[in-house]
Amino acid sequence: MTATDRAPDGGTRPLVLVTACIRRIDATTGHAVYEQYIDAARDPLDADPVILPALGAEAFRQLLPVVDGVLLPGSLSNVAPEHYGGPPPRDGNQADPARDGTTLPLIRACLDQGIPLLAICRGFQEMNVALGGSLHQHLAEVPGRIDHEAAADRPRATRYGFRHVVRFAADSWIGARYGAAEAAVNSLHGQGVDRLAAGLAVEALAPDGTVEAFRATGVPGFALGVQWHPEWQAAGNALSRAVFGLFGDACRARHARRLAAAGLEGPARSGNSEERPAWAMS
Ligand SMILES: N[C@@H](CCC(=O)NCCCC(=O)O)C(=O)O
Repeated sequence: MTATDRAPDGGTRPLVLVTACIRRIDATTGHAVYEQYIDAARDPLDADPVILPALGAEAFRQLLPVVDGVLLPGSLSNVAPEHYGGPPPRDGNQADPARDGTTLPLIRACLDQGIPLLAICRGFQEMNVALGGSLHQHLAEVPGRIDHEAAADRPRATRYGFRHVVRFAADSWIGARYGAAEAAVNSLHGQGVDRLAAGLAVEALAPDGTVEAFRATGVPGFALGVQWHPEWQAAGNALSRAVFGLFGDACRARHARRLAAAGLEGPARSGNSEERPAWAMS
């Protein structure tokens, strides 16, 4: 795929890296991404997704100049507590050191280089850790918190059903784009933000005070994280369209700049270009 490949309407789509996890596949392991993230990268994001293997920082360094955004998906595995000074995990913890070794430096590189970033669930937790924050390893055991984890043995459609509301901060990008003070979200996480990293501004909170969304401040580009799963049946959900709409605007803006810098003809696909991107207004 190159930057000049045409989308059906004659424009070109942004290229978006989607980071892989190490997963058991048949009798071996593979670098894999749930299909729902690839689907959402097509609609509503309207990008061309490229799966990034969990091979560490060297594997993505030369790709970053030619991508327009990075999407960090959720996963059943947890960020290793050694990355945030937490106690050793309990027995049964699912780890993915190869993913940690890829996404943590990738997040820092995106923020340094102004590459648009959308971080979902595990990705959201990674973003907090990459910037110096810490996690609760068992959120349901923290006094005053509800259980945010949907039981793994339930059917998928039930697990991804709405579980609680989130309330948007007064200056929230997501709230402004969505056009309401609150929204219902799904919830599939056992861990959660403990210490919020400096440089992250809260976008939304659950009723029990759990941080549900944040954005990076003081960085050259767009970086947003959500603890819920906007990629689930994204095209039909107004909140998901708001989240992917914000990310898409940032990816399309970078895509247009890349094409112009390379002397390539646009038009980059405009998406919601009538509005100035929220990240450009802060
Ligand atoms: N493992 C972490 C992150 C939660 C997360 O990303 N969940 C996605 C689950 C995907 C699925 O089961 O379909 C935590 O537990 O907090």
